[in-house]
Amino acid sequence: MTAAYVALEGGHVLEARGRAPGTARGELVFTTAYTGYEESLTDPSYEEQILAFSYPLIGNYGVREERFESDRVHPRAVLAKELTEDVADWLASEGVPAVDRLDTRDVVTDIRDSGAMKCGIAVGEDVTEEDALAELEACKAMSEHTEIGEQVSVDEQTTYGADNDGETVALVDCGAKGSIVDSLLARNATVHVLPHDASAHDVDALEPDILFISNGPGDPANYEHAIDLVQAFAEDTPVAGICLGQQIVAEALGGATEKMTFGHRGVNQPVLDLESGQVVMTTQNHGYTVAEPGDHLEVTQINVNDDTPEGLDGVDYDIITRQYHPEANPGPEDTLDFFDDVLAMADARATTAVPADD
Ligand SMILES: NC(=O)CC[C@H](N)C(=O)O
Repeated sequence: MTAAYVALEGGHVLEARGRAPGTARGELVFTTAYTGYEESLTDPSYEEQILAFSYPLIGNYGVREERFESDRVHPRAVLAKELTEDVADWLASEGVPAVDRLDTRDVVTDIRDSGAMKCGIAVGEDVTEEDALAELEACKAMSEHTEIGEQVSVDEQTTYGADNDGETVALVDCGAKGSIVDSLLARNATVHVLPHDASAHDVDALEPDILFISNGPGDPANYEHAIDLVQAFAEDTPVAGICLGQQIVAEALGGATEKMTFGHRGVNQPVLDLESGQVVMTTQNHGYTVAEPGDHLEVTQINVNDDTPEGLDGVDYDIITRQYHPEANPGPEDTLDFFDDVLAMADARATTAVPADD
C-alpha cells in the first residue's frame, strides 16, 4: 500500500491510504455535496485548496468529460472516505494527489470547529510524515495568493455565440465555470470571455449590454482589475456577478467582504428570497462573504442557515448578483431563472437607452 500523510494546521498528522501520488499544499475545505464530484473537481474556484468530501463514496457514477467545468482539476489534493478506481485514476493522470480511508467525519468536524486550515499532503512509496509537514510549512494563507486570478483566467479574449442575436455579455473570467457560459449561450446571448485583468478600454470596445463578473478562487480583494471595471461601468452598464463576482461588486461599490470560518460548499444550501418569501435550494462553493453591502447595494436574498447575503440588487444602478451558483451544475435547478433576470435587465436598459425607430 502506498503511504499517505495529511498534515493539518497545528501539526497533527493523519495517516491514510494513498490513491494518487504526489505532494501538495493548500487550504483544507470540505464540501457536503453528494453528487457533482466531476463538477467540483474541475471548478476553478477550488484553486489552491485541498478538497475533503464529507459524502463517504466518491466516484460511483464514473468520470465523464462532458460534466467538467474547465479543462483541468483545480483542487491541489483530494481527501475522501472512499474513492472509486475511476476517480483515483483520473486524479493520478492529472498529477493531483488523493487519499482515502481516513475518517472524514473527524476532518470535517475539525474544519467546522477551527475553520478552513492550511494543509500539507504527501502520497507515494517512499514519503514520510516529514514530507507532509514540509508542505504544510510552505502553505500560504489564501489571501496571500495575490496572483490567483492569473492562474485560472483565459489568456486572451474569446467569443462564443457570435451569431446569436440576444444580449452581448462581457464576462470577466476570474475562473469562470463553463456552465455559466453555457447558461448564457442557451439564452441566445453572445458571450465575450475576457481575461481577469481586462481594461475598461477592452470592455468598451465590445459595447456590451452587460458586464458580468464570474466566480473564481481566493480573496476577492485580490482582483483589483475586476474591481476597477465594476467601478468604471456600474453607472452606465448593467452589472451581474456570481459568487466571487458578487463579492467583487460589493468591494467595488463601497461594501466589504470577510472570510467565513469554514464557508458554504455543497448542493443543498437553502436560500430565502426576502421579497417573495420563497426558499430555494442552491449549489455553493465559497469561503468569503459580503459583510457590508454598502450604500449602492441592497441584500435581496439570505442564507437560511446563517443569514449571510446570497443576493444583491443595485439601489441606484442596474445590478443583480448571487453568492450561490445559479448555473446549477450539478443542480439543483431552482435558480436558473437568474440568467433570465440578468438578460432581461440588460435588455430593458438597452431598450431605454436606444429608443427603437418607429
Ligand atoms: N465560487 C467562488 O466564486 C468562490 C469565491 C471566493 N473565492 C470565495 O471563496 O468565497
